[in-house]
Amino acid sequence: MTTPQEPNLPDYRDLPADVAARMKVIKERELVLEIDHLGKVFGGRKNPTVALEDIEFGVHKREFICVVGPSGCGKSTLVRILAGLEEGTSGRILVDGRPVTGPGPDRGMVFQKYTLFPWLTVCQNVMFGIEMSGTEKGEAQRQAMQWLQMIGLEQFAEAWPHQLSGGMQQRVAIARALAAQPRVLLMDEPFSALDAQTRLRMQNYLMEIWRKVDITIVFITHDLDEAIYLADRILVLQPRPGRVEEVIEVPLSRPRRAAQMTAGEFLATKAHLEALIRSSGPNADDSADEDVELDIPLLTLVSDKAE
Ligand SMILES: Nc1ncnc2c1ncn2[C@@H]1O[C@H](COP(=O)(O)OP(=O)(O)OP(=O)(O)O)[C@@H](O)[C@H]1O
Repeated sequence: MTTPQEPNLPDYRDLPADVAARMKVIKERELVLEIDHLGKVFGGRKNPTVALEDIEFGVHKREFICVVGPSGCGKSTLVRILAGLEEGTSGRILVDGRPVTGPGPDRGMVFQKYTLFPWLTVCQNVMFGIEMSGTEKGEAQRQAMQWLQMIGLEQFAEAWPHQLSGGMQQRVAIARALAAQPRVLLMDEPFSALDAQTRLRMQNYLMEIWRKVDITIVFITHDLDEAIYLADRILVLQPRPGRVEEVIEVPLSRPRRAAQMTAGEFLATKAHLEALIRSSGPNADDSADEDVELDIPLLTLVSDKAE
C-alpha cells in the first residue's frame, strides 16, 4: 500500500548513500533465517482464525529486523513459530538452510517478562546457556564471567535476579541467550516493561552488543520509534489474516543516536508506518465513524465558549 507523503518530510524510501551502501552489503550476505510461505490457522474447520498467511521473508546474516503491526496481526504467533514453540500449519522455517522442527540452540530467545531463573545467581543463569551446549562447568563459568564483563555486570555475578533492576535483568537475559551462541536472537517485546529512559539505554546497549557479536536479530515490538531506531529493515504485518504489508528499509545511518529521532528521515518513516498501521488496525473499519465524531456539535460549542 502507498500512503501520501507528509509535506516537508523527505520520502522515507530515499536512502542516504551510506545506508544504501550498507543495505547492499547486507543483502549480499547469506540468509540465516528463511520464512518460507508460512501460514498458521488456529481453531477447527468451523471457526478458524487465520493468524498468518503465506509469510515469505528472509533475514540476512547480522541483519537487525524489527516486526511491527497492529494488535492481533500475528507477531507473537510468528515469533513462537520461529522459536519452534509452535508449529506452522503450512510452509516452513529454515535456519542456515535446515528446517526448524522445534526449539534449538541455534535460536536464542529474550521475552518481555524477566525470565531469569530466580533460584540461580546471575552467573549461574548465564552459565546455564553455556552448559546446555555441553561445555564443562569450569569453562562455562569462565565464559559466563566474560559475558558479564561485556555487559558491565561482573560485580553482580553472585547476586540473585531479584536484587537487580528490570533493565539489569534484561541485560543478563540477553547475555544468557547470546552465551549459548545462537545463530539468531529472537526478541519478543523485550523492553516494553521498562520505563522510557531505561528503554532507550537498553536499545543503545543492545545495538552496541550487536555491533560486537556475530548475531542476527529478529525483534518484535509495538513501538514504532523503537523499530525505526533499531532496525535495518522493518517487516510490517497486517491483520486478519496476518500477511506481509510492507518491508521498509530504514533510511538512518549507523551508529544510531537518539538525536536521529527528530531527523526528517525518521519522522517520514514514522508517519508512513503510522498511516499503514492505522489503515489496517483493529479500528480501521470504523474510520468513517471517527469522521462523524469530529463533527459533533459539542466540539463547536466548546470552542465557542473559549472565544
Ligand atoms: N492459541 C490461540 N488460539 C486461537 N487463536 C489464537 C491463538 N493465539 C493467537 N490467536 C489469534 O491469532 C491472531 C494473532 O494473534 P497474535 O497474538 O499472534 O497477534 P499479535 O500481533 O502478537 O497481537 P498483540 O500485538 O496484541 O500481542 C489473533 O487473531 C489471535 O486472536
